[in-house]
Amino acid sequence: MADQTPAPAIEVRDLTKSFRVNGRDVHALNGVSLAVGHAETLGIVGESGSGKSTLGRIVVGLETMSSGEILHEGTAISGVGRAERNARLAKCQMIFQDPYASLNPRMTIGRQIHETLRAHGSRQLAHNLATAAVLLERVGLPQDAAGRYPHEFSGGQRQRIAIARAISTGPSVIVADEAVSALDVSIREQILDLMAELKGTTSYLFISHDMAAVAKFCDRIAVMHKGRLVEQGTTRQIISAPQDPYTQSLLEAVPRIGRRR
Ligand SMILES: Nc1ncnc2c1ncn2[C@@H]1O[C@H](COP(=O)(O)OP(=O)(O)OP(=O)(O)O)[C@@H](O)[C@H]1O
Repeated sequence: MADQTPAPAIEVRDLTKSFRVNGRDVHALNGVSLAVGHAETLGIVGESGSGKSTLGRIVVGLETMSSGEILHEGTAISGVGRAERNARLAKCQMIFQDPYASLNPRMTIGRQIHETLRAHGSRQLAHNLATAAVLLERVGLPQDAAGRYPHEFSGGQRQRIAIARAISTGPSVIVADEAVSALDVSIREQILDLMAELKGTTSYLFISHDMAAVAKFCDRIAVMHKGRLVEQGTTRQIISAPQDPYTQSLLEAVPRIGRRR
């Protein structure tokens, strides 16, 4: 009988990435393989420079890989045509640490959501503009937010806008790169709750230095060190019984989490 297990929402196989910096190669990723299931939340942790953002940027198509393979729903994107590749990448969105930097200061919020939809091939303008208002309401902003500009909003509101824009294409995967790190604690909780509401339909790669947020938000955790994946497992396994010394040292640095061990 054929295998009925659904393919992961996203899978990377043996991913490498080198940057040429001042005449020498920086190996940001060294053979990373991982998969994120449907509606699953995978935390990516590791010290600064371990390759987390590079991995996330490659997954959403903002960066090219040096070698390896990326599969969407079991289909290698290297093997499909440009139109299908774009359609598949539209299903992978990213939320950044600094929403202000990722929003255009001279464009209304509604227009930016519309542009995102247009860039991903949606041509129904009137429908898109109506969608913008609905999306903004869904993330807890007033509908008239669509006609306003980024500087009119607080940091937490701007992150809600970034989330509205990210979910506008109906993504199956969201890469959240330090998405709540810059926010005050109470706002951070609200944004995490908002992201959690989308968990049923969306898979997350949740990149963060904040182990407490990762432990709360993620089903599984992957630990990166110097461009390699050193350990991955369920959140419970990683938090309560880390196997790799590097993971242990990361957790030791977070007393509240470390004490649970
Ligand atoms: N565009 C680039 N050009 C050159 N080197 C880069 C570039 N992007 C990343 N790197 C290098 O690749 C390595 C991995 O960087 P990356 O930003 O992926 O790590 P990170 O784990 O996300 O770090 P942080 O937690 O500080 O964001 C680092 O050595 C970094 O300097």
